[in-house]
Amino acid sequence: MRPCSAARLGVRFPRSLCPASGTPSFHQINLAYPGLEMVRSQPDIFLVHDFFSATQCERLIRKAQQGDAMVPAGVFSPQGLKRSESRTSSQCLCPQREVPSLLHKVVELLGCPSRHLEACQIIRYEAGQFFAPHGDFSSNGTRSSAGFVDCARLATLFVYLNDVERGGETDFPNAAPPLRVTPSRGLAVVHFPASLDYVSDARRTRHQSLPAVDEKWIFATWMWSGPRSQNLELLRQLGRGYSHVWPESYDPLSTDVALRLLEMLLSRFRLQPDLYSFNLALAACREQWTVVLSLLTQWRQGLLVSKLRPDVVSFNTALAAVSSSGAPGDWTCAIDLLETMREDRVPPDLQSYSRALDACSGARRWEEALGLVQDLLQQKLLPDLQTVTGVASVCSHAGEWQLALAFANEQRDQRLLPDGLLFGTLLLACEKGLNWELALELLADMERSSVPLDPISSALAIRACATRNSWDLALWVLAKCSAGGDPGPRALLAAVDAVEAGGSASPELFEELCRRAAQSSLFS
Ligand SMILES: O=C(O)CCC(=O)C(=O)O
Ligand SMILES: [Fe+2]
Repeated sequence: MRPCSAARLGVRFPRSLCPASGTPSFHQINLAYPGLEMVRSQPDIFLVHDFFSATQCERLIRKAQQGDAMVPAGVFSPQGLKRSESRTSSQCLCPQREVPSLLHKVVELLGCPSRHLEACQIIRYEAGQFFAPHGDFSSNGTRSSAGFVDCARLATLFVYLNDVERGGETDFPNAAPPLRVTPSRGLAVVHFPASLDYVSDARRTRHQSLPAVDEKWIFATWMWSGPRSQNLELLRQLGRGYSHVWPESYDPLSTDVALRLLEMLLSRFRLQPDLYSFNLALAACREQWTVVLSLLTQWRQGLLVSKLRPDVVSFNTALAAVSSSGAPGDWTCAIDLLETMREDRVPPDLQSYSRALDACSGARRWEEALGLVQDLLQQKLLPDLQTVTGVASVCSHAGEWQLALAFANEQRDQRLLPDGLLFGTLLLACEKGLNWELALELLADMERSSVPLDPISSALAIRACATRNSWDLALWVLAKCSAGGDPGPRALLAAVDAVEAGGSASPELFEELCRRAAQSSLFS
């Protein structure tokens, strides 16, 4: 770390003016944070390069790009959103519980409990958008719409999520000398809008985001002097429609509640406070993924028990709870949990990857899932049948159908016996790759391996063969699938599609197929 002001190197000042110099004291962040660099003093401004990794930054951007998450900056009123004139960017919330490993970094750097942090935001500036000069101070005595009562904002942290070549610098014109920070991916900036006695330092810390030329993304949060209120009714009143006060945007259990819950679970099941029992207690809450996550997060931070640390079973319980929740953001959370495991030196195992893959597949985040597959392959873990099927499915959906087939072949060389589900997934890969020849080979392979064609793999086989663009092959496969009786409505509908797309079949044949499909649907 570079040299810094006496106030920061020396004693921690009480919440009053420093008697010697008359300068107010500010919140003290963790000066031992790796890579911390003090670039200005009075007002103090810190940077941390690579605070978030490239993949974390990219993931946050992709998360924000999902659906219509981004909302223009503005003020809510009974008439709706009134756009802000001083800030023209858009933002979305990034709930704390969906990014436990990032939150951990923020808490470590700022040296504060997560309950002192305002809901994290992901902010985008498109060409021409800006944030006019302002201070981040939010005053004492007020009831902030962010859910803090009688508190002040003491620290601001933002992290640039992408490299920006032109425009979008953060400008601190009153710093001595003035400072202009060029956004670069993963770079964190920390400054202090108010002193510990709640006096605004808006003049010295005045800053702006210069108009963007290239697109700019940041992640931002603000640290307050006290914890966010836990009074739900009050939060809803204060929030006036802003979602950033909703409990869903935060870690849902306070430490007190988490401790009480844990004690209750341990006594209910007559368990000792050891690792095994803690894991059983977590598993007992698995239907409530936010509870599991909250317990795990607090356990990791040493708030629930000092000596025991979560192990791979604990993390896998959380991953299973998250991936079976189907909640929005579950995939972000699952990938984040894997990162947390690595940070805590708890290497993810096959089950960890499998659950995270489930979460990404469920959310149709194929690119992220493919990234996990690549990690998994590097770990040289010997996958089981379920994981191989999951991987093949991800590869097919992510457009890497050759990889799906090659990977499954490799695993067969390791004596893995495929079942109908894996064959079905590989047939899907053939369909995606428009490779009907390979689909026929797989069908022959299924026969040799005595794996019966179930209704789903029958439909997939027909669809894969229909990519030849002539219906005769699809009908030949249909006949094969019908050998054991009704092939099921999906297979018949796939054949109807193939015949319709192929064009030249007789109307009688087409009608006959439609009739069979309707009948099969009726009885299935
Ligand atoms: O986007 C930036 O560079 C600064 C953002 C900022 O000042 C804020 O969010 O309060
Ligand atoms: Fe600001």
